[in-house]
Amino acid sequence: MMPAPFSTLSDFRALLQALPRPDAEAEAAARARNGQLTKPPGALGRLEDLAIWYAGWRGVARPSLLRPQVIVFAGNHGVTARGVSAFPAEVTVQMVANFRAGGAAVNQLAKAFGASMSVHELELERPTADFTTAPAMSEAELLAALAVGWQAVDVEADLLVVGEMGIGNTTPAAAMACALFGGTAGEWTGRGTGVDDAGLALKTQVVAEGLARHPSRDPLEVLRCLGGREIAAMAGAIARAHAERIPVILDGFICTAAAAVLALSASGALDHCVAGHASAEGAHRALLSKLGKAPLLDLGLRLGEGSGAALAIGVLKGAIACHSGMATFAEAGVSDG
Ligand SMILES: O=C(O)c1ccc[n+]([C@@H]2O[C@H](COP(=O)([O-])O)[C@@H](O)[C@H]2O)c1
Ligand SMILES: Cc1cc2nc[nH]c2cc1C
Repeated sequence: MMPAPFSTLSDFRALLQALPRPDAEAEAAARARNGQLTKPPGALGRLEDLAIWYAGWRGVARPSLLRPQVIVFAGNHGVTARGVSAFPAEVTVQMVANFRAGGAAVNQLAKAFGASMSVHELELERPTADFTTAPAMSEAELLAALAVGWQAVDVEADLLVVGEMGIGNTTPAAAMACALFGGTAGEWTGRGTGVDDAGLALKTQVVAEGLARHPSRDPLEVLRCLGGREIAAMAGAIARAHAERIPVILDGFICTAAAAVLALSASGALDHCVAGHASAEGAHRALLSKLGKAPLLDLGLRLGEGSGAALAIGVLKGAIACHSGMATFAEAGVSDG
């Protein structure tokens, strides 16, 4: 495998500035085709926009979606020592075994929608530093995690879902969201796996401490100081997908926080992404709205693992099946009003 095309953060920053745009010709042709299909204009709602968006990124006016890829990245967090999760940190490695054995929710959803699935664990025995006392990662550690994500993407895939597993990771995600978009720790901190009121108060305090300790608001510095390895890997994978013109479905709060780093690093960096769902994690909707992304599904999920995004593969497949498979008015001999 070729090494990742960056060895410093400034390489990675430069790469983000040079990401490709969708194919305007394919997009225009898909829009024209959409206007001829046997339905009242706009009657397929957002499915129409989704199909046209997908056609533009794939560079094909009448595309198919045959090779979706789901990647789950796992990481551990030093900040769990502060008691910010309802579950113990060992659950991360135990769930990795469950993903490998095919027993997690995301395994079932990937299978149900015909996606391949892989799991990448990032140094689980070496958690990030507790961000209330030190930067979560060194620059070298951040670069290594970005590279894991970059390399994990199958360039033959035609859709990417990135998910995560990391006990404690709603705490870094909240801290990152607050650092990137402002507001108070309280506005961005939620219950994660289900902390009680006292747990939520403590977690909010921990997020506030992290923000005070790490004043840089540069997006990649925010990721390094307040983030985590699986969060960085998701950012690396989302950027790689953009470089390869592979559309991405974003998952929940943690995945969206990873994506937000890219959005604030380079304009248009998330144009190849749609939001799969609105998580029940308190601040996810606010984060999506900062990114200008409207969720496809709203089912009360708050699992992570890429599960909500995997479920939304079905929506996108439906959109593309209609767009590419329907007859035009002329073909079907239907009067077009
Ligand atoms: O995707 C989400 O919006 C989401 C919301 C709440 C929890 N999670 C998952 O739960 C874990 C983080 O929760 P916590 O309470 O340990 O910070 C992590 O493994 C995530 O995949 C995920
Ligand atoms: C059991 C369990 C499964 C998960 N999947 C993603 N985050 C999770 C957190 C827990 C606790």
